[in-house]
Amino acid sequence: MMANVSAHDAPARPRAALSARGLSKSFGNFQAVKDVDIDIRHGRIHALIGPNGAGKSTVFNLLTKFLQPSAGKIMYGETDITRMDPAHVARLGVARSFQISATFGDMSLVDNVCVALQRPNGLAVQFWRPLSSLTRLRPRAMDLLDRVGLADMADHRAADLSYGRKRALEIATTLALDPRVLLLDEPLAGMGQEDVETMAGLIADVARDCAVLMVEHNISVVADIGHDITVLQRGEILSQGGYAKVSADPRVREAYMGTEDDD
Ligand SMILES: Nc1ncnc2c1ncn2[C@@H]1O[C@H](COP(=O)(O)OP(=O)(O)OP(=O)(O)O)[C@@H](O)[C@H]1O
Repeated sequence: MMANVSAHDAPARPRAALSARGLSKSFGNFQAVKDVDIDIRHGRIHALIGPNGAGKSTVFNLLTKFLQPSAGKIMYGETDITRMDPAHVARLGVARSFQISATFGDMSLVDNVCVALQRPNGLAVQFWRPLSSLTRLRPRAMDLLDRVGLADMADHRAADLSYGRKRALEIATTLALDPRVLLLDEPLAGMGQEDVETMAGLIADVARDCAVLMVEHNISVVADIGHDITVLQRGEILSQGGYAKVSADPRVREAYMGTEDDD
């Protein structure tokens, strides 16, 4: 029987591209993440927020398999990835943003993206391939640079970029993996207001063709571009839903402000 879903509702609740159930992680006797359920959906930005030490990075690392869960299940579409290694998961289409240190400062922007395009799984660079063999990748690399607003700087050295532009380059190198799920760990950290706005626009654009999870402290950006929000506190889900719902939740207000009555 067909479900009674309107045309408007259908794209708003696509099936989860990446989901976890009962996700838990202990370090020795300390339980850093407890029983987390999360669904990251195609075409939507899922923001993972919470006070310092809430467990956001641990969840991020569990979902990308850089950490093994103590309990729970992680599904990538119909595939159980709970016990897969990070390289395998990356090959399937789950990409995490790379740190700036992973870009090659002496190389041009376009060569950085070409190198990313020939990575088999986003984790290893094949240094034995001569740079000249990357030339055929240049048109695709230019498209990616254009997408992140860096096409006019394609031949500049990566090391000469401003901080905000390095992060945009990092997004281009991550998009080179053609991910179906993109996980971003504090993509706006350390940026000035102008770069924050550019990057927020870029993330919103990227999310039109994939599922995005971002760990983020900048609540006004989360309010602007986040479709689904999970608030963690002491490793557990405190609240989950759209911004209007979670921001009105007295427990969230208390966690962030120390008192329910503050504005
Ligand atoms: N490898 C580890 N060994 C022991 N404890 C850890 C380890 N990694 C994280 N923790 C602890 O787990 C808890 C959650 O840490 P996590 O880094 O996930 O929090 P977070 O929400 O990302 O914090 P922040 O916003 O400060 O980055 C913290 O109490 C932290 O000290």
